[in-house]
Amino acid sequence: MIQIKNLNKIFYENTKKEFYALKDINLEIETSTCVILKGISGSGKSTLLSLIATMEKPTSGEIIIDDESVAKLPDLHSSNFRAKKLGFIFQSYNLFNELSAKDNVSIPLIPVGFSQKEINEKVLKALEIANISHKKDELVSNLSGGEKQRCAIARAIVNNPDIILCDEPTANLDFDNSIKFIENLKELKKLNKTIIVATHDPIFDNLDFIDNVINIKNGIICE
Ligand SMILES: Nc1ncnc2c1ncn2[C@@H]1O[C@H](COP(=O)(O)OP(=O)(O)OP(=O)(O)O)[C@@H](O)[C@H]1O
Repeated sequence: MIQIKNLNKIFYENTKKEFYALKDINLEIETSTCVILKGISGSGKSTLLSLIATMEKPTSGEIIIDDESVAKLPDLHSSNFRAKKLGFIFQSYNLFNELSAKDNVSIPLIPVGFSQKEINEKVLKALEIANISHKKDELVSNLSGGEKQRCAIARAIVNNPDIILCDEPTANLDFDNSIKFIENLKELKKLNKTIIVATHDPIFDNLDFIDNVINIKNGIICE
């Protein structure tokens, strides 16, 4: 379970420009649920994801993931925590164009110290789950937008994370590829992943496998 308690993120604290990107956020996200974090541009979605991802530290408040307090982990611990627990999917894919799909997907496994055989097995499995194994040897620069996003899904799940964070994952996809992305999410949910999707794309409205929609406005959760 992800528990967020009295979380604040202030930029330019104690200056004239002081700005609350997140204000007194309290949330509980159950394990193996799929949650939509919905809000217009600038509402604080990416900031909240990056705090849950331990990539940034809050100004105050707590984030507890499976009983571990993670909000203020030292950098080395937070990168280990991310490598073990989290997968990320971004709107801009964040892939290396000059590498093949399978080499991109193998990147999160390299620091972990698996053998080449183990890496190959895990990469192939992730590519299969994301429906992109047929393009495994293709350079990412030659993939379509939808194929790039499926490659990014494979990279996000290759370390078998419990939690998958998606930041505007359909922003660069057309309608058909957005639907395929949603089918992929549904499959990941069946694998008992906890999934948080930050989005303002109405395509995520009223999907049967979504457990909760959290609305955020000006850094505040609105019910
Ligand atoms: N490093 C920073 N320094 C100052 N202000 C920031 C910083 N990061 C984000 N902000 C501000 O915090 C607010 C929330 O930003 P955030 O990126 O979380 O919004 P968002 O809901 O994800 O928007 P989008 O949908 O456009 O990505 C914005 O007003 C943004 O300008």
